[in-house]
Amino acid sequence: MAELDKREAKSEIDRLREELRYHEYKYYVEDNPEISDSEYDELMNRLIELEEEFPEFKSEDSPSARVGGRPIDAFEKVEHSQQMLSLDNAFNGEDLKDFASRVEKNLAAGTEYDYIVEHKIDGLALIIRYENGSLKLALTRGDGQVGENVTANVKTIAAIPLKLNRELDIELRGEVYIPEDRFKELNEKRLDAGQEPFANPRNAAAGSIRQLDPKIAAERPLSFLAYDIINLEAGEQVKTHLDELELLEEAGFKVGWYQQERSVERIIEICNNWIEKEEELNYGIDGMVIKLNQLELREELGSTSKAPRWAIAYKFPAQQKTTFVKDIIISIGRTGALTPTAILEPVEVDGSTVSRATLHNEDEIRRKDVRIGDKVLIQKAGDIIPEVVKVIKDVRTGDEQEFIMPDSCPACGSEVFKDPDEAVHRCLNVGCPAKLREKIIHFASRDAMNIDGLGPSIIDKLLEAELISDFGDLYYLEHGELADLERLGDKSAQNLLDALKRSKERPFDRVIYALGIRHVGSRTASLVTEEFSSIDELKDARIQDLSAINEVGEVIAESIVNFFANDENLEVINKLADAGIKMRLEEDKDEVKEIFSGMNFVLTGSLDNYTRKEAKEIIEDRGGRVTSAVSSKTDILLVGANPGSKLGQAEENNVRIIDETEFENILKEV
Ligand SMILES: NC(=O)c1ccc[n+]([C@@H]2O[C@H](COP(=O)([O-])OP(=O)(O)OC[C@H]3O[C@@H](n4cnc5c(N)ncnc54)[C@H](O)[C@@H]3O)[C@@H](O)[C@H]2O)c1
Ligand SMILES: [Zn+2]
Repeated sequence: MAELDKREAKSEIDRLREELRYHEYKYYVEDNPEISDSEYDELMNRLIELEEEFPEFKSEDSPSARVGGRPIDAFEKVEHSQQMLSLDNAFNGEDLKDFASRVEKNLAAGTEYDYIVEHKIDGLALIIRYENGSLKLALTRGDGQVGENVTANVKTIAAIPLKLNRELDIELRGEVYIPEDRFKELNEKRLDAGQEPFANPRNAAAGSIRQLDPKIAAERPLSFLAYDIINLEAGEQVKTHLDELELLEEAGFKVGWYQQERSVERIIEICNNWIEKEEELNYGIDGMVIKLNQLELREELGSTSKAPRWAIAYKFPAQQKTTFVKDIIISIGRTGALTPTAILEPVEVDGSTVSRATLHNEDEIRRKDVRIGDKVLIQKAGDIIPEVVKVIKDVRTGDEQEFIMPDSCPACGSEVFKDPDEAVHRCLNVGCPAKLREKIIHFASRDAMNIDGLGPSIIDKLLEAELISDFGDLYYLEHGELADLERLGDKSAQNLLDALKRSKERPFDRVIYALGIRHVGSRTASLVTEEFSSIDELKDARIQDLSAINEVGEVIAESIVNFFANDENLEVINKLADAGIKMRLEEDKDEVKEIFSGMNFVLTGSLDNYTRKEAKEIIEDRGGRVTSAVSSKTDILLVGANPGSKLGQAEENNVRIIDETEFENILKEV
């Protein structure tokens, strides 16, 4: 950034402060932000930078020096017994190291201490006061000095005891949140009712707690995790944060996952591990909080006007950003579904550039009211295709254009149909080139036939040159015609032929998956081929036979029967069979004994020698099942390093817990 002179700096600082105040109002008062948290953080960081560089412009009422938002008038305002601060942020490992060395420097040499690492729950802070074990008062943080009295609403939350297990005088702090799955449901309901969806669970929790009518709060799926004790009656032996968490649990609160740790390197590792494992939790986290464990030492460090010096929030990479919709186009899937896709002004989200987001279907576009030209909040979650969370309607100019679903297929021109029971529009033309292309892409994909080097661009060339008209033709391609394809050449042609040859080794269940039968994913394919172990048996299977298979319902069964009733499909299958593709299950599958037959597994943490997927395959090959959540039906929990909350749940449910070594020993025994 170019150096600013004083005047420029002052006006930039003023502009940033004004902008931040505006967004704080939207966020804290209206619970309806116009920019993503990471964009807000960027503005804030820029302001802090400038204020450091030009300390003469520092000010007590700058957003950088203040906590949260002003309480709204609708609620009784109550002064906090102690100032309720925010947390300083770390965005990477370096920031965490800086924090740790500041702590080290400010404590007397040789002082013994360690940290507690916790989840940063994506919700709203609540301060709750109990007298003699009875809930007396619940406040929001407000501006840190004064909070809003939301006791009536808080009493509707089942996870917050009205009476503690012990008759304590205690004031505590925790996070009210909405579980992830319930958050999705809540937003869907709001969209259906023509209301604006919430940008994130935090805004949803805040919007629910700050309802004037407790009935509305009661209907919202709110929950609560406690994480700090603020005041405690004299005589309780609480010296560390660990003691606090234990006391909170004893009193009847849920507390989130936590771990005691001394080394910063290890803490960084723990934090980064949780970025991957976040989806295992039933509460949303937007980072981790690292707190000095020894309460006495916290007092030595003290705090700034905004945040304590003994704690820091490590923020996960942003998953949300705002951008503009440049256009809405239609892409056609292998089942003929027309999927509207938003073409976006490219933005960086979590390290990669996002230029498209799925809009799912026409109903979804109507519900979210997405128009061409709109400013939108988009979100990336794991490997999932980015999606539009909501439209920022306040900034509409009136020039935005509504999207109209075409009534003919953009690829082949045939009429488009919509089943009244379904949200999607479909092109039903069996010869539609767009569908064909997607089918071949699926056929060649990793979990299907895994044909190395056969990507979309080569498939396009093959189709253009009319060398193939279905995926059965792939196995009859000749070296000469391939090498002649635009820019392919001898070597690549040979590589492709080799890859095709290798793909003939794929087992029968993967062949069935590769056929792209609607509703038949890889798991269904393997279930079905266990019962119907050759193509001839499968062809003759009736709906009632198929739906008798566990986990195979009517819809899947019907889809399979319809597939084999179609002559064109049978013709392709014949081509594949003639080319030597496996059309029956091979015996060698039975060589592994079904030692886990009928057993339900849950996995948590990371294993040294297997990926999740590999471990799952090993278990399933041996007759076991892997589910994602611990329940009373779970037989075994396989634990790796840095396990999630499932470990605790398994202990509660008396589930057998094994580690990787034990797992390998069991495999070796047989
Ligand atoms: N999008 C916008 O327009 C906008 C506007 C204002 C603020 N914001 C967001 O809000 C943030 C500032 O909010 P903030 O002051 O609440 O700070 P924060 O979210 O950065 O961190 C402090 C909060 O973390 C929560 N928390 C969760 N788990 C915790 C745990 N285990 N221990 C302690 N605290 C825990 C508490 O509610 C606490 O108040 C900004 O960084 C920004 O991301 C966004
Ligand atoms: Zn078509």
